[in-house]
Amino acid sequence: MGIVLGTHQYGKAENRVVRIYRDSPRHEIRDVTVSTALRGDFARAHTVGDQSAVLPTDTQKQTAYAYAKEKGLRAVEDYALALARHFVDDVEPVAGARVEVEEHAWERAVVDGVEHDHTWVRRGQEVRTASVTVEGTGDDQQVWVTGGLKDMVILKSTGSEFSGFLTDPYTVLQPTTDRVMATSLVARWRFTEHTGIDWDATYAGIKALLVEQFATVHSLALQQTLFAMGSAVLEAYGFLAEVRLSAPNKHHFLYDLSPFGLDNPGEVFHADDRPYGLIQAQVTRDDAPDAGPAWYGYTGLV
Ligand SMILES: O=c1[nH]c(=O)c2[nH]c(=O)[nH]c2[nH]1
Repeated sequence: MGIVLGTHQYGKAENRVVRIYRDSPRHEIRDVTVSTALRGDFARAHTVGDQSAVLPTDTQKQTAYAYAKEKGLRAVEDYALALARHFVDDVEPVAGARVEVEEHAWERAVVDGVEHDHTWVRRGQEVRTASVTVEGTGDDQQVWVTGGLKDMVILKSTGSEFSGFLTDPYTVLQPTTDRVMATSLVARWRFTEHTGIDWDATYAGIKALLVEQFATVHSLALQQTLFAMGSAVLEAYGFLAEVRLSAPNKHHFLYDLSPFGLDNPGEVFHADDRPYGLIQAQVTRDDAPDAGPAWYGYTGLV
């Protein structure tokens, strides 16, 4: 019997990098969590403890911080592209690099009705995400970019039904034609281009479309809403191949107020945190190019 080493990757996970631009009295801030993973033939580190091809994870961390200064940290996609390319182009044993970024948004504090120059309040909204995978060098170099968001908590208090579903002897759920629908949305999209794209404007536009679809589609199920969201984004942005959506159905159950002699026509709910329905869908252009390693993340091995 032989034992062989299979797929392997290594890197520094969840570096917390905050970049302040302070060239004028009105500062700017970018706050990210960045993870790197290097891919290639690092077998000898695993099998015989030879580190000669291993760029330390500490060096990967230092590079993430240095690049926030040297290359700048504005759009997370540009920052991830610069880092991933550097590892593949400049570090000889590295055949592929994966960089994932999550951005924690701050908004300016408002003091006496005026936006403050250097104080921010953490925006209690979604986290913007991005990933870049680079393989090969020179003319053979291939690049895959995804953008996305997570933790976008959104709720509608009407315009949502769930009825006509399959039943069996264990079904107790009652159909409803008017319910609260709420989720904490995860959406990720795959770019087919990575030059000449206004990353920030694209992000803002996609987020607005996701919110608009959630609000305006009269939903017969969360599944239908997800497909509408993905379709709207693909129709608006020709340079996207696919959108992947994951939506926990954050159930709001009508609370029984009858013991108190009170009626409850859709006014008081118990917001249950678990269990939750988890509805997921991939919405893809039918001529989309193959995803390659675009979705293979830095935690992808286990
Ligand atoms: O939008 C929904 N989709 C489901 O598949 C489902 N299942 C369920 O119990 N409630 C809901 N709601």
